[in-house]
Amino acid sequence: MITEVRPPGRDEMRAYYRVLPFANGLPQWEPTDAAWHGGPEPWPPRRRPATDEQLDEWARKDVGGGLFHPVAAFADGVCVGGSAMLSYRVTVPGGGTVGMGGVTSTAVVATHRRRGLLRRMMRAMFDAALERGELLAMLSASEGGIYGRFGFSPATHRTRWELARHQGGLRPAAPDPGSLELVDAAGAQAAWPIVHALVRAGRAGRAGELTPLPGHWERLSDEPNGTDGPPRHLVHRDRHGAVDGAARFRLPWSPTAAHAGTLVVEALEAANPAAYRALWALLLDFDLTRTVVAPGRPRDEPLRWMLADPRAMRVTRQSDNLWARLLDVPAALSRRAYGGADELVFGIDDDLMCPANNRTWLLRTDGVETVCVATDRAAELTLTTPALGSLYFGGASVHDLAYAGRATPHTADALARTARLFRTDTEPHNSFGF
Ligand SMILES: CC(=O)SCCNC(=O)CCNC(=O)[C@H](O)C(C)(C)COP(=O)(O)OP(=O)(O)OC[C@H]1O[C@@H](n2cnc3c(N)ncnc32)[C@H](O)[C@@H]1OP(=O)(O)O
Repeated sequence: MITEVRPPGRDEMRAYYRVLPFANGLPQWEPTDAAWHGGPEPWPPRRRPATDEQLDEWARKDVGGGLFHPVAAFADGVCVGGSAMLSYRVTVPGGGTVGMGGVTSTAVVATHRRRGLLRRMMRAMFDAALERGELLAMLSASEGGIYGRFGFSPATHRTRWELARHQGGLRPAAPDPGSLELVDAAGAQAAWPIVHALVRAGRAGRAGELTPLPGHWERLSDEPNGTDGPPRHLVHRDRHGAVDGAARFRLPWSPTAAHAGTLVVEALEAANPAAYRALWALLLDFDLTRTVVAPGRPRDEPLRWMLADPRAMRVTRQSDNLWARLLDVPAALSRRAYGGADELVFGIDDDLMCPANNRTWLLRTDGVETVCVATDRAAELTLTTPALGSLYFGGASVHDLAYAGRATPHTADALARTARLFRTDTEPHNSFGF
């Protein structure tokens, strides 16, 4: 059997999409994902295999913008595997952005699995991303056991919480000087890009947030989704009328009395505490509801500290969200900000996919300006490639990683200094994925 890994040609796109679970009606997400969902509908929704017309439409939309980079695996000329990278920019600690290749839509047909085709596609995508100047790769993992071997490790997380309406009272605060408005999809499409840009820039920039691809916000609609009902769009403006917050929520219809009166908050972002509080105040006390469910929230939700009863917010699930791996270690590390001035010498020796990273590196920073260069000095600690992916966005403890054998200190203060440099006060978070 002759196997080949390369980008599919335009005339091969139908065959390429056909191998992907979302196109052929197979299960496509972690089986327990229904646990995130607030409504009574089974989740993920059932899908039929896509028609040829749909596949052609996807190809027309995906290919051509220059941001979608598919790769396919062929066996004796037949497409048996596919994956793709999307060119994003992702916010890093300090508020800068770096080019990132987002791995998505990955599958190898059942008859050709465990022969190294994914590994070859991954290597081809890493090489192409480096050529495009993308310094890291990220993905959301269908199963937790697959991607560590390629250097990926959890970098952002998501939390699902629930709150009973009668317990959702907020601590007293000054009246909101701004205003709230329920808008239609067109209003939401105008507001969200503003809010998202403000959030990415605010509080020194929320690490982990992605730059939306063209057409991203146009997908906001007023269309109902089965018994989940239509999305409702809420916009907050400051005292001068400038948009500074937005939320999207649903009021799913329920066939059972137990689930009736649930309000599901699909998205909520605000550029300042007043807008954040005003949006939540309305959603936590919505007439004719009993429970608020928020499925994709940051681990460090400030709302907890605004509640009169902080225990009222019941976390029902936490999970990794985006996984990261650095493709170009020195370039990626010199783009983020750090928690102080220091010099740290660390080694990497396990990167089989990007071997240029296997060096001893000197990271020298004044907290904002940073250089990272190869050095002959002795390493103060050794990091595994996945550990560096988790540390990069500031949301992981290097002490925990050392405890788990993923970071090895060689000097007494190496872990404490690494923690001071890398850890951020605000948790990295991405409000949408890919
Ligand atoms: C980012 C995303 O797109 S997430 C979506 C991922 N896709 C899916 O889950 C769809 C269903 N699964 C599949 O299509 C395939 O099993 C894939 C794509 C996950 C793996 O493709 P394969 O060609 O079998 O992988 P490949 O043979 O290159 O395996 C490389 C290594 O990963 C391991 N591996 C592959 N899949 C899995 C898995 N599901 N669980 C644990 N280990 C795995 C292999 O054992 C191998 O390990 P080794 O290098 O230590 O020998």
